[in-house]
Amino acid sequence: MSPLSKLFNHARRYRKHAVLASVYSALNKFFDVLPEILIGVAVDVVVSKQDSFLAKIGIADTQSQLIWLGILTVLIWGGESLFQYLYSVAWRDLAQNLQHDLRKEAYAHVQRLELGWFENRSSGNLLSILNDDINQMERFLNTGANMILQIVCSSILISIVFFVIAPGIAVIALLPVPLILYGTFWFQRRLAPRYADVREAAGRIGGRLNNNLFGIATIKSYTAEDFEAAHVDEASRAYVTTNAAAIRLSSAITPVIRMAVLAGFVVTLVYGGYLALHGQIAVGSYSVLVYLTQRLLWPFTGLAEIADLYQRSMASIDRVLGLIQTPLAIPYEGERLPRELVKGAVRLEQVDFSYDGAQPALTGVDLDIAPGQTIGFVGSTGSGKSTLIKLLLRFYTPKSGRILLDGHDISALDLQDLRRAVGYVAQEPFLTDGTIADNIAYGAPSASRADVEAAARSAEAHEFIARLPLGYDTPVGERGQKLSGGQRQRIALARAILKSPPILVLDEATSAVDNETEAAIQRSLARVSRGRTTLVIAHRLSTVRQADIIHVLEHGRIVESGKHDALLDRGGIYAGLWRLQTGELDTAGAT
Ligand SMILES: Nc1ncnc2c1ncn2[C@@H]1O[C@H](COP(=O)(O)OP(=O)(O)OP(=O)(O)O)[C@@H](O)[C@H]1O
Repeated sequence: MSPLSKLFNHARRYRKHAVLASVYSALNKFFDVLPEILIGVAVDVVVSKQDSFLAKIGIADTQSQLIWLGILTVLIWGGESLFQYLYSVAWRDLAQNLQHDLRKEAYAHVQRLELGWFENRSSGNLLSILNDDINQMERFLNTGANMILQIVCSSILISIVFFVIAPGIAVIALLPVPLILYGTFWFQRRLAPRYADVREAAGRIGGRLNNNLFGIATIKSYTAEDFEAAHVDEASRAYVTTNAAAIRLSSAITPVIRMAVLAGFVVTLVYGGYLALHGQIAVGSYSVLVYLTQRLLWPFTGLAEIADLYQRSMASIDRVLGLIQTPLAIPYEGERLPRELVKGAVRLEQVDFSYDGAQPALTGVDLDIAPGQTIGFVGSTGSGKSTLIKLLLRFYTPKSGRILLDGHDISALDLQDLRRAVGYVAQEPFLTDGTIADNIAYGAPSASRADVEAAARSAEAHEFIARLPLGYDTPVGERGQKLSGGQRQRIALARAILKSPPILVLDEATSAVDNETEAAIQRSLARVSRGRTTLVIAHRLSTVRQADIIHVLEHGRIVESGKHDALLDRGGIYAGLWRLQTGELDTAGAT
């Protein structure tokens, strides 16, 4: 299926709109062709006088013939202008609505794609699809669709007039048309892959720019400005090179078509002149024919521009529709489980998982967490703690084994119901570009200022917020970059507390705050976590000391489990870590 038919298929609801716009384009072309015929009629009036075409249809007086010519001219030009206005508005409206719909739809779909999909793509490239490519399509619909239609209409209309006046010349004048069309398609087919490359190159520039702007502080601190500028230069140069290949080809179309047009025009001029000289066609008809050949064939030179615009847009439409049609690996729909009914029992049965299919991230994990329990997860970096949480949120699907929430296999649950039941504070929390209050109430727009403040107090964030000149209305900047790491963490924690979920998940949620603040957060968390299942990942063991059970992970396996004291008594990995963190080892080593 060509990208254009895919687009029409996709935009079925705009069919009526497209038909109307096409009708306006056709009518505009109809009125546009008529003045040439009027020229013929005018010549006919002054040359043939009482024997003219107008005299034959009842306007005998030459004076009246001229007045009628004037009236007709005004009407025709009026009609042409009216339909030009109408088609222009209709096509642009269509382009606007369609690009809006496509952007909306593409973004909504992208949001639903699973995390693993994003990890294998550059977000800059995605941005370029959602923005640039959709704009390309708009450009084509704004002008290109009308141009194609008008060439078709004018060819048909002018051919009809031609055949009526001088069928012999018509055949000759039309001879170059198949050649022109074949030539255009030939070029166009070769343009398609070049424009696909151009769009890829544009995506790579987007990726590079996005990456660099995101890491601007690192670029500066490593004085890598020149290095990164060279990277952008390279990506931009690749875009220029791929574009140049397309431009060279598309620029060749017009000269080739012009030669074909020239052949048709010369034949009409010479052969038509010969017929007029020998009285086989009237002088008026001859002048109309010469004008019409020009009008018939000349627009074909515009095909180059159209083919170019068309191929550029089709490459873009392919990318946009490709995005929209990407299947979801993790479906959203499933068995409903309203949050109010969730008790918070979590069970993992022999869960295996690997990100790349080769290196295992979790192996044979079994967990049985009763509602309301507080569970700690510790272990060396890369041991699989965050992965466990990501599987619980169904960001990824286990390779084998099951995860159950209140006895329901989460793979069968409605994805949003599952995630509504979990308050998740990620290791590197994301703050959105709004105020502190907006961020705490993220996902809970109906929360009152009092709710926001109470959550902030529980997260030990109220004090620092109250000290800011704008308090809760302080803008946090893009990704919260105007706040410190510890402040961002506390806002993210307040956000999860405000959500008041049956399951609270804290992945290193207090790693960036000082010991004193952490101790205060611990005290309020003890209150907040009452009555809800709380899963806490921490490197600082004091964070999980009070947990009902602590699991120690190593290389994706749970290697120790138990309460703090029991684990210390056991004298295993946990006990070793504890000694290291509390300085007992140093003391022991010193003595
Ligand atoms: N998106 C990913 N794609 C591929 N591999 C990943 C991905 N995320 C994590 N890993 C790998 O999976 C393993 C477990 O990572 P995970 O983030 O679960 O560790 P962690 O115990 O939370 O570590 P940390 O304490 O450093 O946060 C690591 O080896 C890591 O490199």
